[in-house]
Amino acid sequence: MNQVPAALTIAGTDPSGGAGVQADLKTFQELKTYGMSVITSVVAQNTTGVQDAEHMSVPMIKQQLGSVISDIPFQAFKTGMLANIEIMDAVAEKISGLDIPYIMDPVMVTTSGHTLIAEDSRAYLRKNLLPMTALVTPNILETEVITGETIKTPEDMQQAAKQIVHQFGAGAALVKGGHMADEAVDFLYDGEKLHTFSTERIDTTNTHGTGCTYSAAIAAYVSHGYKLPDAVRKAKDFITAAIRHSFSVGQGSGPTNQWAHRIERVK
Ligand SMILES: Nc1ncnc2c1ncn2[C@@H]1O[C@H](COP(=O)(O)OP(=O)(O)O)[C@@H](O)[C@H]1O
Ligand SMILES: Cc1ncc(COP(=O)(O)OP(=O)(O)O)c(N)n1
Repeated sequence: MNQVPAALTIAGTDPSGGAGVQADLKTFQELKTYGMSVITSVVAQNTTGVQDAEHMSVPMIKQQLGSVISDIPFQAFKTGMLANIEIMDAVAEKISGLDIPYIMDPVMVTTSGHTLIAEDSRAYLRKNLLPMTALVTPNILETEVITGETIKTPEDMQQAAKQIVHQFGAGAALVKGGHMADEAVDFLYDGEKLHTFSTERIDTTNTHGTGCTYSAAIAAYVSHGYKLPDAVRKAKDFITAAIRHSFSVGQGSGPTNQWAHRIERVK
């Protein structure tokens, strides 16, 4: 039998191909993971920002999840844009019995400044979804929302990663420093150890979809059987190459390049 590692993304769309489900599926494919997707919202967006969004109905989201879960085994799944409490609740219900690593990209606000989730659903995410995760991957702003603390320094990031695990019950927390001023340093706290993943900052504005691609790469490596610190280390190499060879397409912040790992021979 031809058994292939498989992963599922539960997220919103990006018709311009840089973020959301489209970025996730490209990443899965590049990393030799069979990719599946459940659409939560259809978003009209491009490199310049978000123009509109329509959310899928709760029954349709549950039905999509049921269709995939009842048919095809997968070894990791991630969530991206979960726009409101009703959608979060539907996803929570359908994934609650799964014994499969859950990687959450707690998408809240895009780089271009558009809010992708309802204000009142942040507390729901923190209380009900975080404890289900194997890993959550907040950027600085999302870390501030989750913890209620201001993040200014690498020490603040490290402290927040620990707080997200110990106080809010996430399996592990990867606090991403893409929006800090200096090097691109991320901290992973897995409940026991703090791991640091650091690269030089690449001078580019083409960072549309970095968080989506990074969390999808982590899910892909987990689906191949890598343990968290190794999966994150490999995904960090993948996203760094993808940013370094990003595409200057569109009139705004261009997308990352999911096949850059081939150029840089990231294994
Ligand atoms: N200019 C950059 N140069 C190198 N790495 C970057 C750059 N911007 C972001 N990253 C990295 O990309 C990943 C995504 O982080 P971040 O941009 O903070 O997330 P998000 O897209 O969710 O806002 C992280 O590993 C971060 O360190
Ligand atoms: C549908 C959808 N989901 C998530 C995002 C946010 O993507 P992210 O990787 O955080 O990068 P930016 O787009 O914020 O640069 C999105 N835009 N759309």
